Amino acid sequence: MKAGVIGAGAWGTALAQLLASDGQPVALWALEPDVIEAINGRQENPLYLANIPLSASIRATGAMTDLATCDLLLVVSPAQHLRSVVAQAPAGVPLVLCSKGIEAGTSLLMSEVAQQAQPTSPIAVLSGPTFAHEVAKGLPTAITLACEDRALGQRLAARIARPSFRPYLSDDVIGAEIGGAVKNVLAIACGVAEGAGLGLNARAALISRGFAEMTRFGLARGARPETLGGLSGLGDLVLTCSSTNSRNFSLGKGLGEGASAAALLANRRTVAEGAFTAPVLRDAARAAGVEMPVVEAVCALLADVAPLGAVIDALLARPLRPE
Ligand SMILES: NC(=O)c1ccc[n+]([C@@H]2O[C@H](COP(=O)([O-])OP(=O)(O)OC[C@H]3O[C@@H](n4cnc5c(N)ncnc54)[C@H](O)[C@@H]3O)[C@@H](O)[C@H]2O)c1
Ligand SMILES: O=P(O)(O)OC[C@H](O)CO
Repeated sequence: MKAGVIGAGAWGTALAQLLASDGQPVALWALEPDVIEAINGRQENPLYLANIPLSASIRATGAMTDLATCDLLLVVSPAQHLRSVVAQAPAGVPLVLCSKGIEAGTSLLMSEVAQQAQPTSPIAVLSGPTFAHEVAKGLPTAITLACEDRALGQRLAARIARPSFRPYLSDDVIGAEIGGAVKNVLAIACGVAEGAGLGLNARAALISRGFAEMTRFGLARGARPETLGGLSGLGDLVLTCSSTNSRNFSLGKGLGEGASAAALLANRRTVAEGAFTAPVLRDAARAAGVEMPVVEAVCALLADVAPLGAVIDALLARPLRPE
């Protein structure tokens, strides 16, 4: 059977490469005609995953109807476009959601959006510490595969696992999604600390206190603590907060160096999901009565409503409290 991947950005292309690594055919839906042409004609995707020779088993297409014969669809669009691409996908095929974010306007998680867009399709979530280039190169990676239907989850895990790509099964879909969405916002905060030269103590504090925020929000939404402390939560938080290979961390670094969010986000092709998730997450947290001061600080910097120094001072001047 043929696997399908929807979205040929860095992560969709890397996942197509992973699935094709045992020679099985993979259909890869791409938005841009030049991406389709480069993948089919030259086995490369210089726009989104440069310097990675791609498998000849990957066939790119711009027609969703070409995915009708797939028995599995990985959805890898930016979170804000997930609803529209899933609505165009063939109905009834298991959807493995790989996008990390919360939908603006609805505050829905990706599984909730997909459920609305394709009510008959079974849903799973694949999320964890996974830089696309490393997976495409076959470097060792572990990830959470969350699915409420255990038997389907086991089948999907067997289908996706490779010698250097190890999915860990969970039935906590909400928990896996919240970890992936929240860590992007916290990575922006850690990038700010890097760009502003605040030091490694500050980064560790942001990771740790940020994890406390992720946990408070996750528990309020019904996530399980062990999921938040696992690959899709803490694992991905540590990865994304540690490296300029992260687009979210890099965006924060630019903010910390004094650039405006508008300038950093203008005309970019690649997605820094945290910039879209931050205000939605802040509003959802406020509505649920969950305190997320680091997320609030990131929102202030993204909206350019307060100078960097004032935002940092306000975070540090909060009343002392028990850990
Ligand atoms: N890059 C990674 O290492 C990585 C790893 C894990 C998860 N993710 C997640 O995967 C998702 C996709 O990220 P990426 O890194 O593959 O993307 P990317 O930044 O490399 O590329 C942008 C993507 O957005 C698509 N796009 C732009 N406008 C669109 C539209 N109107 N409709 C549909 N698609 C549109 C482009 O075709 C392209 O596929 C994100 O949610 C991201 O958080 C990325
Ligand atoms: O480059 P980022 O910040 O989107 O992070 C990529 C992945 O989500 C890391 O797991």
